[in-house]
Amino acid sequence: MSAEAILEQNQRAAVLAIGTANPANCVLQDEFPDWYFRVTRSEHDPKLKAKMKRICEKSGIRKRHFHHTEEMIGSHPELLDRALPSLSARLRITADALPELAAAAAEKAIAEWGRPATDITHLIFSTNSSGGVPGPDVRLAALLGLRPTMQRTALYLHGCSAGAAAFPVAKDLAENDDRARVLVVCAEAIVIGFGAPDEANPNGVVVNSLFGDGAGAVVIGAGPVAAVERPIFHMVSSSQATLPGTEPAVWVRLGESGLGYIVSAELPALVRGSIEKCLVDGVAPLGLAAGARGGWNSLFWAMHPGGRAILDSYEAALGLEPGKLAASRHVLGEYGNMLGATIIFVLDEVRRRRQGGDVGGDVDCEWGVMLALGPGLTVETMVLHAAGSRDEK
Ligand SMILES: CC(C)(COP(=O)(O)OP(=O)(O)OC[C@H]1O[C@@H](n2cnc3c(N)ncnc32)[C@H](O)[C@@H]1OP(=O)(O)O)[C@@H](O)C(=O)NCCC(=O)NCCSC(=O)CC(=O)O
Repeated sequence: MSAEAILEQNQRAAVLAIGTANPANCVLQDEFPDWYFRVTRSEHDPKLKAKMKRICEKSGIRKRHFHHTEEMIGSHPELLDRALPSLSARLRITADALPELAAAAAEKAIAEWGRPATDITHLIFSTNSSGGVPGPDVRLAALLGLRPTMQRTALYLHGCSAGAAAFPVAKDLAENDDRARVLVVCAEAIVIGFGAPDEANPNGVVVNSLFGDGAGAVVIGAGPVAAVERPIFHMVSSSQATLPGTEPAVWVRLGESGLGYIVSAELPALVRGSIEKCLVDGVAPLGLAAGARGGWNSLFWAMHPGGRAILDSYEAALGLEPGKLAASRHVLGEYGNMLGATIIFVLDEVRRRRQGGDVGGDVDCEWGVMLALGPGLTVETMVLHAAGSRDEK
């Protein structure tokens, strides 16, 4: 069925509101190696610090926000010594941090949505930074004043696709009942995996140079919208592909010393070699693939910015014109890679640029693709249609 035909159907879910939030503590990327090596008391290791400086310079990141501060790390020596168990301490810290951060983003989304928080029927909370039940979602629901009869779903440890993985779940819930209004919230506090540099694990230097904290929230609903509701993006179809044999490329694991996150140096090349086929499989049945309707450049893109080199790989593999990934590069620059929360920041930035008319041609693209990679290697894709860009004008 073509994308248009799907869109014509009643009950198509749409993003109705978006909110984002970050912790106040902000570290400029060009000051980060000094900050990190001081905070982790690792000044004795100039070689690794020089490597981190090289990575930070090439990261495309200007600043990042963190819940953890120098004082907090100073009062938790177990976070720096991998020989000491630290998971409980990390989970206690994030148990306090995540609901507040998530609520800050969700309150903005609910305010934009325009209906009372008690009209939310479902909450999907997704994070890599927690592991308990009852989890941060329960406190988040209380902070927001959601109904106790509202349905909660928690997703844990989906890596950088933690946000994108929640969208198809919300879409299905919304399309199953046109009265459903699903609040999706993704929040991350990377103190869950923060640690001192380790010569034996140069990947840790990369992860510590890229990841940051943030929360994103969206309200999703289908069917007839209330007078105050304003659809932003219609969610046309979703697809997920797991690339065979790529399990070692990205993995996330909770252990005694917190969250371990490995990203292979091969990842940018792997993305370059495989992404177009995944996209063709995911969107070609809708008639949106390269070659149709002007190719990949005729779409707008909301790519999760896993790292500068990942975005470069998308551009190279798909032949994207410079500027097509401007929203993703902007979010990477201002906040770093906030794991699952990032994709919601990118959607917000795509929306902002479309409304401001400053996207270098993307305003004219009514169809778009949201995409993020997660451990697996899993490619999460969602075809979007910008509300108001066609017969709704
Ligand atoms: C880290 C970078 C900014 C570095 O930039 P460049 O590649 O241009 O620079 P470069 O080749 O000179 O590399 C700088 C130094 O970093 C090292 N280096 C690079 N990638 C590494 C990795 N994954 N593990 C360990 N070391 C690594 C290089 O060997 C080099 O060391 P030396 O200087 O000693 O020789 C970039 O490679 C990047 O953006 N990589 C992608 C990061 C990533 O995988 N993110 C995805 C997370 S998962 C995710 O978020 C999913 C998703 O994307 O959707």
